[in-house]
Amino acid sequence: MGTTVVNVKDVQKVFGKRNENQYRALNGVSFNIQEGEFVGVMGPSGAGKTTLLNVVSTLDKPTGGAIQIAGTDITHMKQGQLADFRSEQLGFIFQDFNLLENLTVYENIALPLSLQGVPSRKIKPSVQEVAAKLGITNILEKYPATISGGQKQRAAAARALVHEPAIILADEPTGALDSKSAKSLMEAMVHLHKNHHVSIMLVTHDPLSASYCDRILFIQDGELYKEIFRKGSRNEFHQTILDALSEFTSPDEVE
Ligand SMILES: Nc1ncnc2c1ncn2[C@@H]1O[C@H](COP(=O)(O)OP(=O)(O)OP(=O)(O)O)[C@@H](O)[C@H]1O
Repeated sequence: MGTTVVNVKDVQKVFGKRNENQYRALNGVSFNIQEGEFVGVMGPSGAGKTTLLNVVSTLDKPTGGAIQIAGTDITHMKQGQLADFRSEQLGFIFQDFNLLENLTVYENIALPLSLQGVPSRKIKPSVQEVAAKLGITNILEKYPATISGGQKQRAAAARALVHEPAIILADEPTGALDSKSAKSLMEAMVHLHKNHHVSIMLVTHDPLSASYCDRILFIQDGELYKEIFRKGSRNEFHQTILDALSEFTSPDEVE
């Protein structure tokens, strides 16, 4: 076994104040992600997937339990420390890309490094390297409004990766893409994970996107319900995921 990148231990998240209507969105979730692992998180709507991603990504605090990322306990950090930690150790990919429209693709990708105060002569080779990995070297001078959804998402993936974070956290990254662009983004993510040992945690409703992962955690009612590992081909894993989904939810809930 390699190095543990994410260690989630008995994490709880209760929304609402004491004596008010409280909602327990996470109820004792524990798991690890190893360096270079590609882990999917699935489950029915309202199961707690986004809540889990938010507490792992330091955007929200758990109400109980502990989370370590790259050996650092993030559950007891102050806001200022968390902001630094997030910008150095985490990479984010969201459904709606979150690219800044008045910056070029190059400038968007460079942003995490610029924000860290890295000098521009050092930024250039990093941006060019990651752009080459994602096959978007030819669009670096373009603005987001002039490129396709698939290209936007590759640019967002490059931005998530440029500062070599401990882990990439992706929330429905293929949700706004057509099936061809979704496939090419997932293939790019697999390439990064296989050839560059990038660790990824992916929340998705989409069984096809999930089939690119090594392992899927199924969350239901705020608890870890089941865990499955990919053994054979991606097609076989796709089928295993569909079977697992049909076990605990009605088909129209899964989308
Ligand atoms: N800020 C909040 N205050 C109160 N309840 C919340 C809050 N955020 C989420 N919840 C509740 O926690 C539960 C889990 O929500 P979460 O968004 O994590 O689910 P999900 O599995 O990501 O769902 P979906 O697949 O629909 O995005 C839901 O019942 C939701 O209503």
